[in-house]
Amino acid sequence: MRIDIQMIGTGSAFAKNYYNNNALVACNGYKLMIDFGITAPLAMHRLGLPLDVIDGVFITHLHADHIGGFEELMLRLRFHYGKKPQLFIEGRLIEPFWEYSLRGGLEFGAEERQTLDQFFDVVPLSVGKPHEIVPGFRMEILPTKHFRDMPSYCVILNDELFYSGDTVFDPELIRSVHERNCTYLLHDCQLDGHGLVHATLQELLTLPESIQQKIWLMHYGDNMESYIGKTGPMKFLLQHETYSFPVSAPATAD
Ligand SMILES: O=c1ccn([C@@H]2O[C@@H]3COP(=O)(O)O[C@H]3[C@H]2O)c(=O)[nH]1
Ligand SMILES: [Zn+2]
Ligand SMILES: [Zn+2]
Repeated sequence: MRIDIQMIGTGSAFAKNYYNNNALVACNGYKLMIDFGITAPLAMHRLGLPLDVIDGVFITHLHADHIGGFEELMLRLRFHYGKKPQLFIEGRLIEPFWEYSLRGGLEFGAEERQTLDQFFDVVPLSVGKPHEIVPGFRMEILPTKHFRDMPSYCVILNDELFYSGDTVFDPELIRSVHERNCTYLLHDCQLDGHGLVHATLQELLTLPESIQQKIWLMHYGDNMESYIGKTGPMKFLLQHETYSFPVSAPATAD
């Protein structure tokens, strides 16, 4: 079987040549959006993808390049398409996501109190508890170290494809997913400067070659092209491209 990933964008938070680093994953007939940032509605439009192709959305963390497109997504899906997708979100993020990031635009002035579950079937996720989205398509989240104590999560799909979300360079995390036989590591990458909240290219280049060969770089800045040929065996994911990753069917969920 395969996991197909279309990169809706591959840019860092403030990149202007690239849309926000968000990805549309297709597996076993289900389409899962990973993050939906400020630029995601425009990127989807440019790709000719109507918002109702999305069956579910997973949120890695609450920075706007990962969630800034939700107001439009929620209003259009509910009132234009009449669709209520699933929302996969770590339990601790649910309240701040609704109360701090969305409620002002989605409830203010409404006659009745609005709640997140009017827009989504909310599926709370927990670290260490893999979740079967549909038969044969499984996700598992792990915490990442991103910005101070802000909760943020990476995701492993079908035990084989690791998607970092946003994280500082965390060799222990990378080695652990390598050792549990993840075949593909999609990793955010800051090409220059200090890696205060992201892994830098220089840091990723210190990993053993056997790990670098599995790494696909994403969430990069506007100067990506000047780094082509300077990433060792690591490859860049390209915006709007679809990548088809062969995977094994996951072991049956318990
Ligand atoms: O201490 C800080 C906190 C944040 N930032 C910027 O804000 C951005 C938020 O989205 P991001 O997590 O993709 O990237 C972050 C950085 O670009 C920073 O440079 N230093
Ligand atoms: Zn980001
Ligand atoms: Zn972030």
